[in-house]
Amino acid sequence: MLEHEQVVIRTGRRSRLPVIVAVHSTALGPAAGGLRLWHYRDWRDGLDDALRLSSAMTSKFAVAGLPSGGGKTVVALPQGTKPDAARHRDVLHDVADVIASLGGAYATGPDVGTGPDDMAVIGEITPHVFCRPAHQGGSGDSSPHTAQGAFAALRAVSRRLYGTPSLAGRTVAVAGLGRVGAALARLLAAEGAALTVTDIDPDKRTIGEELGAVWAAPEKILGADVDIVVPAALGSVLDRQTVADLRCRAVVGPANNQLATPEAAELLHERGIVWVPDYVASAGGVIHAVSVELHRLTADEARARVDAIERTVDDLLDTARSRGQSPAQAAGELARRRLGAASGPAGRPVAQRPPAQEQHA
Ligand SMILES: NC(=O)c1ccc[n+]([C@@H]2O[C@H](COP(=O)([O-])OP(=O)(O)OC[C@H]3O[C@@H](n4cnc5c(N)ncnc54)[C@H](O)[C@@H]3O)[C@@H](O)[C@H]2O)c1
Ligand SMILES: CC(C)[C@H](N)C(=O)O
Repeated sequence: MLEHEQVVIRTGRRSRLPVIVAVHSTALGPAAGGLRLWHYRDWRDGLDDALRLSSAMTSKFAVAGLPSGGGKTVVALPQGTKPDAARHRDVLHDVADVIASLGGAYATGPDVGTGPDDMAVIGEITPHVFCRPAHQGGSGDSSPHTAQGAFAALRAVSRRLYGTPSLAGRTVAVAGLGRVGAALARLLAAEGAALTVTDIDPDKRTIGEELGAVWAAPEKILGADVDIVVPAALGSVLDRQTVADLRCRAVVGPANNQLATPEAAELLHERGIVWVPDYVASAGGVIHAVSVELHRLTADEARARVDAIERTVDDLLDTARSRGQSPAQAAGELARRRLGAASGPAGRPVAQRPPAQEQHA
């Protein structure tokens, strides 16, 4: 059964590419979620991605205690193609048309393949967009804040496993050195972690060299002999086989939708490997954007909210342990409880309701 409120699939009139906007839930407020511009074997794979990613955004906002709902946009690029600048602009305007037609039920932001400048182009057609550059009234690039939030989650896990939040001296494998992965790797290196890194883009080797990191082949990184693995690329990387091959004590990272199937979370738990649900560890970017753009918080206040992910993960791990659950079960219950408690009409303005970084029961 379709659990989404609405899914729009439209062939862009300019680009002729499939634009997929999935609004999973507006129970907590108007939906928000990024625009992914990525290659797919078939556009239906992009649809699957949009359905799963938008559902994760609902959980992300619920656990973060923010009054927004979950949505996502995917534009499925055919394999082996790269739009030139004019076509890229056409794609963004096609996306903007679909978002405008939703009348405020959903706003988009950056994700894989898009950034603040792309949001500015979407903003030429619809105001329902966040993370435009600061000089254009937006909160700017979300990726440093996503990295900061994932770093906060890593501190909580480190405290749990090693008795200290410091990552100094920990061996950490970072899979994916895009905008978020590179920023997170830099935070970890600055803290004194020993890094192993990878990316499918060989140009990213220079980042590894700059950080004194060991470079691993992309297909080997999950099985690296390290303390913590940090997924920071695309999703569906954790399945029965990759979980069996893990040699780390924790998997914590900003990549969305890390589980290939939900059972992978329980397999991790059975192996005694701490997995922080991606929708918890990756929330820093949207927490920052919503805090600055909707709640008009200062930079310091927004930063404090992002850093509060450390406390959220502390509480989640405590709750899971006391109930004999996996962190995934505990986070899922928390999200469902907050969604169930939402009583107002869908679509109410986010800014009218203050966020509550409430603690776990
Ligand atoms: N940008 C944000 O603020 C934000 C917020 C929350 C979650 N996320 C998630 O974080 C992840 C990274 O996002 P980003 O904004 O850094 O995207 P990005 O496009 O800047 O980077 C993605 C990187 O992953 C690499 N990659 C792709 N497949 C790979 C593989 N199999 N092995 C190794 N590297 C691979 C790409 O070459 C690229 O360098 C995504 O899952 C995204 O949904 C991003
Ligand atoms: C910036 C935000 C929408 C981000 N892409 C996320 O998944 O949380």
